[in-house]
Amino acid sequence: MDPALGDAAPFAGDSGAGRLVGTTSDDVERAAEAALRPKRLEEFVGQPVVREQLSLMLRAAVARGSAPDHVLLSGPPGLGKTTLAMIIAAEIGSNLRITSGPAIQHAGDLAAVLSSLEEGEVLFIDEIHRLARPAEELLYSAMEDFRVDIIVGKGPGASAIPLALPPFTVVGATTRSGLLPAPLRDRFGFTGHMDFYSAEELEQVILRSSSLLGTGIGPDAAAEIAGRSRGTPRVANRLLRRVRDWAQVRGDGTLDLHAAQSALRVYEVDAIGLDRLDRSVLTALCRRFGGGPVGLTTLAATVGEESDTVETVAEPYLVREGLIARTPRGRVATLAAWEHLGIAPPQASGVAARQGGETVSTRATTDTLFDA
Ligand SMILES: Nc1ncnc2c1ncn2[C@@H]1O[C@H](COP(=O)(O)OP(=O)(O)OP(=O)(O)O)[C@@H](O)[C@H]1O
Repeated sequence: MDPALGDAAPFAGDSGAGRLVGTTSDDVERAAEAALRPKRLEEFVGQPVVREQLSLMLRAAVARGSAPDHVLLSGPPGLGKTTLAMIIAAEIGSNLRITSGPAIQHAGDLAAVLSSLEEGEVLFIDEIHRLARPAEELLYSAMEDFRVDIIVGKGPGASAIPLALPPFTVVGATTRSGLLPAPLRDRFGFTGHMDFYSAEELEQVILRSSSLLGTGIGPDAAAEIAGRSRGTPRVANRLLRRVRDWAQVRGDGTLDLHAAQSALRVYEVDAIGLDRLDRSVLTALCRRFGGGPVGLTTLAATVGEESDTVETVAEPYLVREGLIARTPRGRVATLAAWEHLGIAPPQASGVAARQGGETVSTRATTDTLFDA
């Protein structure tokens, strides 16, 4: 467990953890990340809109001496939601309690957490969209009225004992805000949408992290790593650590452009941040299915992965980079995908592709797999 997370409940749903450019992290990674987390809002790089909005809200709450409104942070993994939750607690000088949706199986689990909160504490609920329904309903009254009804007994003889809670602030994090029921979403006074970081912002993250790690880094090496970091600080920090390893073992310890390029070649992270899984999905889509459309299940089986892994780990970045498109009939490779792989698209090879028959007949087969 990450000591910086205190009594954090275990995090679930880390598909893709351990993958160099994966955006989720495991326990070992979390320990490494803890040292690099910005502690205050002014150290937090990027997300200028969310930062300014939060700063205003927190300063006003501190000035009034009251708990800030509940905060919902939404956005893909690794963009700094947990970090911001920690910063919120630090900015208001309060304690942070951490749990997650999957860790709360029953309403009673949540009631136990809520009833142990002290006045003004911040309760961080990661993956809040995965809370069990009864727990979610209990959270409604806790967030709105600072009260929970503890149900005693079962059946007709059951009774509800109201329990008053001290004012506190929920910070919810979700990678799937669309899955959050409206009554829950409405109880947050502030919602911050986290966006992918620009290359310049990631360079700043890398420069800051390398100085915390005690290793200097050349600006061109920082730019090289930033360009391959999928708009995600977690990936940037992870690639930085691998470049540092390379420099230590195979180089002279200097984190320069040569070290960055060599390390990322060893770890098979290409010029736009794709790794082996991303490339095998793209290659299967183009070579085996003539660019699609092909259903997710078929595509995943072809690359020997679970559909869920392809959908949540590889696909978001491939879609974002405009390499594949999701259509109602399945996944389709864009022109950029063919260009990235360095192979000619069927239109360009035209007659040959059609005369070969393979592309056409493959399309006919996959057209029937509408599992997009
Ligand atoms: N704005 C930022 N500036 C500097 N470092 C950052 C920033 N955002 C995130 N990081 C770094 O990236 C790592 C991942 O951040 P964090 O754990 O907060 O992401 P997350 O959005 O909560 O991810 P998940 O949804 O998987 O829990 C941390 O080590 C943190 O130091």
